[in-house]
Amino acid sequence: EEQPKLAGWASKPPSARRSPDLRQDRAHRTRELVLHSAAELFATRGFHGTSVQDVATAAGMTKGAVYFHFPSKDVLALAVVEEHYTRWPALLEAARARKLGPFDTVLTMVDGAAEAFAHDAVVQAGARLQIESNLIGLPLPTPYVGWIDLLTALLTEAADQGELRAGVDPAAAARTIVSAFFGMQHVSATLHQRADLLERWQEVRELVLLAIRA
Ligand SMILES: CCC[C@@H]1OCC(CO)=C1C(=O)O
Repeated sequence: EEQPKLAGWASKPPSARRSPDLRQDRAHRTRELVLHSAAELFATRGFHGTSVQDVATAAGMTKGAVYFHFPSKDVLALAVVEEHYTRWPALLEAARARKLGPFDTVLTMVDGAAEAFAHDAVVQAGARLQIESNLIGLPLPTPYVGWIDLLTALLTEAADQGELRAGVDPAAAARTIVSAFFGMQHVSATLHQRADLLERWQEVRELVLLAIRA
């Protein structure tokens, strides 16, 4: 079913949904293969350092096959960024399915984001392409607002339920968590290729998130 629409977060584009038609299903699988091959390259070499030929070679396809799904490198980069945004509603649904309280939902969401940054090339590529957005000839979704809006809503619920330390402003806490998390993953990526990301996340989790819990 439709992923929940969250501010700034794309749900799976219709073309990315599986189809009963075998021919369409094959096209879907090819599209996914190109997308993931591109994500691996964008994540490690960046937009400028990746060519459509590189993506075709990594996917074991011709350049023409790639262009069939994505008419330009810009369109491919935008598709990778949009695909990475679909990861977050899935995390939220998983947290909601566990019927967690609002503060524990925040913890579960950001724990999931840390795992994604550590292991998911599509998320790693999405983050890098947003930073390199000036190189991309298409407008990208506005970054960070989806997370800030969601965490503001959840932390407001947490405050209403007495789960937040007195005097903590939910919106300020949401902005601080997103900034601290994104900065943490960027420092880990720059210094250690994200090898220490989950340990660094535990420090941010303790010093920023647990520090504002009632
Ligand atoms: C706190 C995760 C922030 C999230 O992860 C990568 C990225 C791309 O800019 C994001 C965004 O724009 O929301």
